Amino acid sequence: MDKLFQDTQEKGYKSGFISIIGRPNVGKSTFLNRVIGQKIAIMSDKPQTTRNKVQGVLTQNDSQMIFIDTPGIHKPKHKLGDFMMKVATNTLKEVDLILFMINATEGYGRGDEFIIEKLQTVKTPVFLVVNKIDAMHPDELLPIIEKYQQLYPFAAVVPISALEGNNVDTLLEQIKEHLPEGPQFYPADQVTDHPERFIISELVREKVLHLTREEIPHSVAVVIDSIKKMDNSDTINVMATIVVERDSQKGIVIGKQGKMLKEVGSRARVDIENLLGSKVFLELWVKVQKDWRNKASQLRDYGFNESEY
Ligand SMILES: Nc1nc2c(ncn2[C@@H]2O[C@H](COP(=O)(O)OP(=O)(O)OP(=O)(O)O)[C@@H](O)[C@H]2O)c(=O)[nH]1
Repeated sequence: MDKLFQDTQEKGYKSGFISIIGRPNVGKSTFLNRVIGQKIAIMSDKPQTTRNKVQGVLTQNDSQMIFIDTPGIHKPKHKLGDFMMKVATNTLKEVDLILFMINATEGYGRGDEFIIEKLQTVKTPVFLVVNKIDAMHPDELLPIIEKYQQLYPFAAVVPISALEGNNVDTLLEQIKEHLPEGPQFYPADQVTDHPERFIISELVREKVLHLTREEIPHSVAVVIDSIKKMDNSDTINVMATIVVERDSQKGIVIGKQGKMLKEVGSRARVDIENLLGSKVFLELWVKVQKDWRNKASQLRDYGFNESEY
């Protein structure tokens, strides 16, 4: 159970979820392939039954960046249900950082307008990543950046060429600076993950936050330890650990005679069964891991305006 956390006790380890958004063809996949390398895989061919896809995980000595896709935010022309739109916007609120990627060789368009409108409702820091700078004259860059900066207070603006690699390392450094201190969520050799794993952890986390209201901070983490089909049955066994910061919080999450944990489990199980389309046996554990949040994320919880740093 402690496996995923064993390397992350030392201070200063940074980790977090990064959503890459942008119009089609701006170069999101090219960027990810460059960052994560050839091993990256398309993880699910299920059309948007899931809310987020982990697209790639970059593990370094001092950090882990988990890049996720936010379905629903890229395709403003499609008729999106309220639900998908809400899910997409909620995801943007929950990640640690948003990369809004644009194509420097194209002008500002309707798709960008749609995305910027959604960004107005989130407090998560947003980087403007201006891609394809190799395909333009440097003099053309500044007016584009200025145009976007008038529309949104970006936490950073980073011009790159995902294709040729220019400035990609600088972008990664800046991302790292903006991530909170946190655990290594995935094993170091894992570059991708089944989207279900992330969704399941989010479903459990949602129930914890919902049922405990203000008593448990939003940065509670849920780690999925295993998802296995049980022998000789259609039931899927899911083991997950809820990570809190203090013993008192552990008490709250477990509840009197385990009542709270049981309620979290039974509510989460229903959702997970819907997600996976089969019967689920859910085993939950609670673990205290002191102070894995750093100051930045605590400030965020108290409403610090992140566009200012
Ligand atoms: N010149 C140039 N072309 C690039 C760069 N990055 C991506 N491209 C090209 O732009 C096209 C689209 O790139 P993708 O990475 O597929 O874009 P995407 O945003 O993932 O596209 P969707 O999956 O449709 O959202 C491809 O032909 C890439 O080769 C870049 O930095 N410079």
